[in-house]
Amino acid sequence: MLERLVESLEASPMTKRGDYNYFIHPITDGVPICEPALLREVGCAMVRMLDLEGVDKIVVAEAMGIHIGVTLSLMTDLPLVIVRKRPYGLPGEVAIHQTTGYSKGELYLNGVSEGDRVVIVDDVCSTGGTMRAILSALDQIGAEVADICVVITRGDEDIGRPFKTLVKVAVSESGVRVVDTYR
Ligand SMILES: O=P(O)(O)OC[C@H]1O[C@H](OP(=O)(O)OP(=O)(O)O)[C@H](O)[C@@H]1O
Ligand SMILES: Nc1nc2[nH]cnc2c(=O)[nH]1
Repeated sequence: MLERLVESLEASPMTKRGDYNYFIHPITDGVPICEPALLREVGCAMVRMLDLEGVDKIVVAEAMGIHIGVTLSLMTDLPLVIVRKRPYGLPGEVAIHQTTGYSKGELYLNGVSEGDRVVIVDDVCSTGGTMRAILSALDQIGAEVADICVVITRGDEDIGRPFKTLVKVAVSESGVRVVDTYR
């Protein structure tokens, strides 16, 4: 079921961001090219894994959650909320601080209201910093998180609640090894 994802991940070129071993892959970078069949494979697996009962919106983070969110939105007919790296100053906007393994920045959440039931999807969860920041913003608003699914987990991150992942990888300087696939 996840053959394309597994095969392409294990062929990922590696680079360094400081001390961080960063793999380069179509799903997590849009580079070098994202094949429709890979997106379909990821979208179908996510739709099967996610608990979408009573869900109002899909929440993703800019940038590399967007193509996954669009795929799911088109498959489920659920509206898409993109947590942006740029503020808009609209009423109710929530600013959140994001720390990843190699960067720090601000994220801005618009378009979710108190009582909304959402799912969060993203390309990768590494330190869990991005997911914790989004969960904190949704909590501040009073939205309910029905489920969370990421394509790739690369660490033993703790985001304070259970979440789902399509594959778990071990990353070293020499490359990516898929250690578990969840089907
Ligand atoms: O678990 P974490 O350590 O927080 O890492 C995961 C986050 O890192 C990447 O985003 P990044 O901030 O690099 O931005 P991008 O999507 O624009 O590449 C990725 O898309 C996740 O959102
Ligand atoms: N592309 C990519 N995105 C990431 N986000 C967090 N870790 C990584 C990584 O190793 N590669």
